[in-house]
Amino acid sequence: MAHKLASSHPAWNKLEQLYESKGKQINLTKAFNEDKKRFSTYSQLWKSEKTDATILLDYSKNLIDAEVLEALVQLAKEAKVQEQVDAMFSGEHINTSEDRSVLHVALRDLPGDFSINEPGVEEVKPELEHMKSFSEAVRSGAWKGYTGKPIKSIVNIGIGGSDLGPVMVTEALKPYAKRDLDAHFVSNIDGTHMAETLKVCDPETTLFIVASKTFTTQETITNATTARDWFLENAKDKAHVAKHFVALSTNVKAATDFGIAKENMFKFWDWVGGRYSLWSAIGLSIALVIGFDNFEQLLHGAHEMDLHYKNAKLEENIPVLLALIGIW
Ligand SMILES: O=P(O)(O)OC[C@H]1O[C@](O)(CO)[C@@H](O)[C@@H]1O
Repeated sequence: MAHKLASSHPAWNKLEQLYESKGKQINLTKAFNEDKKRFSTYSQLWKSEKTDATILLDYSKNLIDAEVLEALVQLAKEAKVQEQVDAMFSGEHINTSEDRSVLHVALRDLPGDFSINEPGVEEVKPELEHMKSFSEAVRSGAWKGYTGKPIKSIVNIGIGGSDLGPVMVTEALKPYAKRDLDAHFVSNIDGTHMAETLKVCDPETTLFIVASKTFTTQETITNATTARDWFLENAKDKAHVAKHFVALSTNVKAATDFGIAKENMFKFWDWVGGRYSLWSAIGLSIALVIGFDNFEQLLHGAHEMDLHYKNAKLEENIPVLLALIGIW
């Protein structure tokens, strides 16, 4: 599907005119005083059909009015947003720069609502099973380090999408965390980040998670090599690496060359873009910290929002409204 600049659509000109004629003067105090229903008009309560979860989207405090909102929705129509959404869910290569599908929605479609026909989608559930058995073994203490002790610290080594998503989710869901399992995230190429982390870790009880879609990212491979050298200084025998290093990657060969055992690899697919990868094997650190059952709940919640995004009309579509207001 050909992409056009948003500014090439007639609704863009309309929005520019609206901004000049009144948009830049919209005053929120005045708007609320003049319209007692402003909050209810420009807010939406989303309710889960599966749980008691709700999300209140309050966009009444943005500098918009009915005419601006109508023009924004018109822009979405002219840009064929709905068609693009459908194209994404059907596996079309909407990532035109890499000529790939964009199917993070397949990672959380556990009920199989979307019938996505793309190689790799059938591997999502077996990979989740792998994450489940591994994370439960580590959390329960059944997974032992090279001297027979259970794991006490995990260190996720990754950068960009292979770091930020898990950092954000483990931070946000801290109340669900296993408190006797310390989680560290090392992303910085500055050696201090890894050096300071290793100071508080014990090689006998630390698990390193090398998270890299490509397994070629300089920062990550440098940090992973530092971690492996530190580990081997203590453990001596390379055979022990299998108990302390796992890889999350699409590049099985590079992870094997690094020395990671096949059974310690958690794979994902080229249709998982870096910045959305927390829903894939990249989320292993999340499952370790909050438990696999909670990780699965996270996937279910995201899937419900995917259903809303796919099916709600543009005027009531929470992600679409947020994106449009972001443009304004
Ligand atoms: O997971 P990888 O391949 O190590 O890449 C890490 C990050 O680097 C980038 O490729 C560029 O910043 C991101 O897209 C990605 O999240």
